[in-house]
Amino acid sequence: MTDTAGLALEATAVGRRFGARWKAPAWALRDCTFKLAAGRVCAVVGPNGAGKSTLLALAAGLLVPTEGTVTVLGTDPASARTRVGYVAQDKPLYPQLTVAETLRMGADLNPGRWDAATGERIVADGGLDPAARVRSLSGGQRTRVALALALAKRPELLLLDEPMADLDPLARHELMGVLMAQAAQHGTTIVMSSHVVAELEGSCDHLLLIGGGRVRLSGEIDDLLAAHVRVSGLAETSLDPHTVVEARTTGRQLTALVRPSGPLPESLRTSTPSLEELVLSYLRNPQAPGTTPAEHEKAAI
Ligand SMILES: Nc1ncnc2c1ncn2[C@@H]1O[C@H](COP(=O)(O)OP(=O)(O)OP(=O)(O)O)[C@@H](O)[C@H]1O
Repeated sequence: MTDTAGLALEATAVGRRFGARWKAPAWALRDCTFKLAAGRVCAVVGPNGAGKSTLLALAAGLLVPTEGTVTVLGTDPASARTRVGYVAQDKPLYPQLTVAETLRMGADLNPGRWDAATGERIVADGGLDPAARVRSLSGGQRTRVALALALAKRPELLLLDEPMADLDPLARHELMGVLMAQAAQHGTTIVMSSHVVAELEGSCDHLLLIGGGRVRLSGEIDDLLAAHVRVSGLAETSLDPHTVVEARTTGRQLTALVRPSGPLPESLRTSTPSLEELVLSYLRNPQAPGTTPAEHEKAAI
């Protein structure tokens, strides 16, 4: 039996496909294996259609896997639901309710867990009128209400699907600060998908890069950055036997991002990539080999 102690989220050979069987259903996610230790702030990145929302909905218990298992806080996703906060990409709320009624509904649905002060502070910091109807709010203001609901629930695991996408830069900065404070003060595990990699750097400590429905990279960001090197040198320099994620030659000059499997040629100049450089290199090169399921297992310890 797998030891799930200390894990917030674990996926084992998870696959999910959509569509009727007779139409050859397409796999949105396939062979997805990773572990996320409790207390981590995990960035989920990948191109459009990679499977990020599908993965978050599986963890939230809103979808069931076609194959494999998802374990959330040591149990199945449906049983963990009261301990999990989930903000879907389209931030579903009841449009006819006011902001105050929405928060009251959150309190009614989460007896014993609800932190009213947190919910009220988040909406007040955005200057929202508690009497305003949800349908009258802008997209960014609705996001704020959805985050207030999710955070006031005091979840042990917070699943956020592109939470910052429609927020202005100040609101992004402020709400990212609120999320980081939540993680630091309460040990909340946060799993957050985003296309803005630069904003994840410095906030997230774990990376899950999904591409083509599969996990391509999973691990602590510091470890992943340390495992990769940007190199530059003469075009004829051999990069064998190292894993080359991306290589470009301009005239006689070679630049590459590699995952070294030993010492690199001394003639190469080397530097550590930024998180954005690392992610962009993998996104530009969908065939580049990522980390293995065995490495994903080790990365969670
Ligand atoms: N309900 C559904 N019915 C049919 N196909 C679906 C459904 N939900 C997702 N898919 C398909 O599954 C794949 C993964 O979609 P998903 O929404 O998980 O990607 P994503 O990484 O979140 O994309 P984006 O960055 O654009 O939000 C896509 O090919 C999508 O068309």
